[in-house]
Amino acid sequence: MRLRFTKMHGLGNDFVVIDGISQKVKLSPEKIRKLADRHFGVGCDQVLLVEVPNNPDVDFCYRIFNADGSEVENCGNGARCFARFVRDRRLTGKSEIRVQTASGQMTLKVRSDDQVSVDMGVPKLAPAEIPFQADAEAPEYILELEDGSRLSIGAVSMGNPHAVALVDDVDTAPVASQGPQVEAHSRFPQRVNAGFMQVCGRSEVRLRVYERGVGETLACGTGACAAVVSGIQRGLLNEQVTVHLPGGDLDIQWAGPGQPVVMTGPAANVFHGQVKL
Ligand SMILES: N[C@H](CCC[C@H](N)C(=O)O)C(=O)O
Repeated sequence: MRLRFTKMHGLGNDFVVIDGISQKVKLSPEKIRKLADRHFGVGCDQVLLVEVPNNPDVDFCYRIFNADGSEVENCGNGARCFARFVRDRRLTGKSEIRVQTASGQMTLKVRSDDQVSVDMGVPKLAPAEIPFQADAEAPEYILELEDGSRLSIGAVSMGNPHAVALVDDVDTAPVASQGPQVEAHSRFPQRVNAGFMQVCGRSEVRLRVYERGVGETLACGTGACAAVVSGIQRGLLNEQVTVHLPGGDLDIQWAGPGQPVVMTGPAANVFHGQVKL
């Protein structure tokens, strides 16, 4: 099968974006892994597949696959790149786009300054909805890791699951050693994205994320949202926060429980290509 694709990134979190509307696409986990492979394929953190929606209330459906082939519920940087993709490919002329993902519906706004603003929906904090094994909902939980260390984390779902640990300095945070242990922790039955957040002030944090199904990425949109939600729940942050990720900055706003998280940031095209799968 020959596939046309566009390589894109949101702050260095990179994607192979495929128009599944004008081309017939059948993607298996092993085809996804091949596409995402940085030596034997095109190379990306996630593959995004744009499809015709089966719901009249939305303009598009888009599916998200991690580099390991797993399909996931939500992707923040991917949502911004999706919005730029469907406009650049003239699949829509709208600047406000409603899209269906596996975790629900989102509204994306492509702004005149080329930034994309995404209503990421209402975060879920109840353990059963994350999912995370805990007796009751709390702003912090203690996670016993395999190496014997104990990590205090916040647990948040942005449609996809996130654990958020506080660190003094992200540059020296044990992302490589603790990230995989958190990602695969038995208390997260669907695994989890592991964020390491340094609070710089009530409106500014630094964040690194070891992503479920990928490893550490240069940026994680849902991870930035989850980190701000957890920071606010822990009483450390205001409603509007600048999140400094290794690949760049996101603006995150959350007015509190029951309210949606709004994420604003860039989306970039890199190149168009074709690949034989
Ligand atoms: N690795 C994530 C999916 C991609 C999220 C990230 N790339 C973002 O920008 O939100 C997961 O397994 O839930």
